[in-house]
Amino acid sequence: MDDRITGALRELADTAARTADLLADDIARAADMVRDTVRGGGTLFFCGNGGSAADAQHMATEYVVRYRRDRAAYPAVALTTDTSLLTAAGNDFGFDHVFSRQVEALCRSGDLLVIHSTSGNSPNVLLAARAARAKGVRVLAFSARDGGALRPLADHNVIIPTDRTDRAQELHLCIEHLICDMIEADELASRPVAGGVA
Ligand SMILES: O=C(CO)[C@@H](O)[C@H](O)[C@H](O)[C@H](O)COP(=O)(O)O
Ligand SMILES: [Zn+2]
Repeated sequence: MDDRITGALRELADTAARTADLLADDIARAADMVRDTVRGGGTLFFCGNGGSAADAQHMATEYVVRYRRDRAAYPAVALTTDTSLLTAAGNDFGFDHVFSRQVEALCRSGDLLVIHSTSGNSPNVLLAARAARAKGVRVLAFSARDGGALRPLADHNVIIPTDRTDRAQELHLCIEHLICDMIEADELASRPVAGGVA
């Protein structure tokens, strides 16, 4: 047997167990922020780089389309997908501005900006958080290590207890799926005939 396989899976399980022990309340509060946004008619905006850009697209799709249940569509947008916009903002203003320009254009009070950054130090997500704060838009940050420079810019942080970028991403997605599952279940319980295909 290749020890790398069991080692990697056990390490992920250990990180998940520490996350469960340390962050259950933080995750519940993050779910409250998402639920408040959906119930208040706000839009969920997601951003991040690399694997976290994939997380942003993945989760926005989950909320708009479906996760585990057929139900009404929830407004959600990934700020990582429009190559015309990303290249123009990057080319004209610089890559640090690719998310903040969209926050300036699209986000409104009552919306929620969800940022995924394992370092918490990527300049473009820091500028996005600052742009959101300037517009009175709440910021929910998923990060790791010490939360980075993003930590004080966010209204709430979920900081995975690991120094590994990959493990942090894996737990971010696991927690985001969990939150989406909670929102779907709660919304269907409170609004069982909410429209759409539900
Ligand atoms: O997916 C991975 C590594 O697992 C990479 O693409 C990773 O997301 C990139 O290096 C990002 O640029 C890292 O940014 P951040 O998480 O520190 O904000
Ligand atoms: Zn998914």
